[in-house]
Amino acid sequence: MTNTSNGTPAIEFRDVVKRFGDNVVLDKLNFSVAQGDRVTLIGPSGSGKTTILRLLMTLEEANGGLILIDGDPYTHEYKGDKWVEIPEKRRRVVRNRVGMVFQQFNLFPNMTVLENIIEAPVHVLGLSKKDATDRAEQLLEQVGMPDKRDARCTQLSGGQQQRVAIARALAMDPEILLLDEVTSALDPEIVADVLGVLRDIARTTDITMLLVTHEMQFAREVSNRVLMFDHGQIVEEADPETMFTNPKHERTQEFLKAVLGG
Ligand SMILES: Nc1ncnc2c1ncn2[C@@H]1O[C@H](COP(=O)(O)OP(=O)(O)OP(=O)(O)O)[C@@H](O)[C@H]1O
Repeated sequence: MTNTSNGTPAIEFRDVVKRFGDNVVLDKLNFSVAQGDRVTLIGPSGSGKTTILRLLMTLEEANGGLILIDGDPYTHEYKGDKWVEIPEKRRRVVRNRVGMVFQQFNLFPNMTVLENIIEAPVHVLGLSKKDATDRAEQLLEQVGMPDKRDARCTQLSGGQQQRVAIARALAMDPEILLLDEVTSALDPEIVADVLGVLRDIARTTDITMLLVTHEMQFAREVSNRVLMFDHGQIVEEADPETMFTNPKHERTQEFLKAVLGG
């Protein structure tokens, strides 16, 4: 899907509140991601990075504020001064513009690679099986696994499963791709393969990307903007080069020292 660069952010959080019981994870969070931007979220464990991605996938519900995709309210909207839920049918239309790749791949283990990739395009988007299969084959080529079409996911290595998960997310033709620690569960020697695939996607498409990663090299190569989170708030934002070599905020300096060592 082609992003239309009309100045409307691809993603916008307005005063978003998220609580788990008494734990206020996001307290009126505001930020936006421009169309085609590649933004990395960094910050200490528990600062709310994954929660942001899960809110965008509607895997969690916000307790207040607005989340907008291309200017459309996503899960709730204000009617007068009332904060009301958006009906499921309207929500789904917006939801289909967003794809996510998870740390633990989340593939259907009993399906083949091809079945995993075409499942949502056929059942959610209503594509014909033939069209979905043609597209899946192109994507398998793109992620470097053209020969694994009929393999069961349980027969694949972690790196291969993650590449299938990336192909599956792209098969929905998302405008926005969310990547949550996609290399954390992988052995170090195969991390480079997965990063290579994502670097290629970043280079050859205009998909808006929002990623959470502890791989600073990856953040540097793929993203053009880094947001440092602490306690559910953005404490600093900069381009990767500036953020990683010359962080201004004390919390960023401490965090990067802990992550990068030295
Ligand atoms: N389903 C849940 N139920 C209760 N608390 C939750 C739930 N999900 C997240 N939390 C809490 O919300 C806070 C933010 O968690 P989140 O996973 O977003 O942080 P994070 O910045 O992604 O951390 P990490 O880098 O460790 O993945 C944490 O205090 C966490 O314990």
